Amino acid sequence: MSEISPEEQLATLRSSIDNIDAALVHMLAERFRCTQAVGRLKAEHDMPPSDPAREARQTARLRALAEDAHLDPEFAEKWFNFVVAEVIQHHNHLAGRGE
Ligand SMILES: O=C(O)C(=O)C[C@]1(C(=O)O)C=C[C@@H](O)C=C1
Repeated sequence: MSEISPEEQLATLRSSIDNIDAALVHMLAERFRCTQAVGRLKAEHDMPPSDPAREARQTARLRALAEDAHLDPEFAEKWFNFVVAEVIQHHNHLAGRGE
């Protein structure tokens, strides 16, 4: 009678998901703190908001990491593109481009 019920298993798994989601929020907040500093630097020195070569290098790197970690590389790339699109909007805003 020591079997763990499905409800208990679900609650345990959800507790780990809660921790992971919290870590992701903190990591994203830290990433955006860095990219805001990058955006200010770029705006101050008239550098273009986007850097397609850097994005291509990072995409290749993240796809390889995803494969190693058994995460769908397509998903990793989609996630990266989603975040970078938001970052570029912030950079444009900081540069007064309002795009
Ligand atoms: O590294 C930069 O130059 C950034 O502006 C950061 C970042 C990113 O979020 O990773 C965003 C936009 C650029 O196109 C490339 C990378």
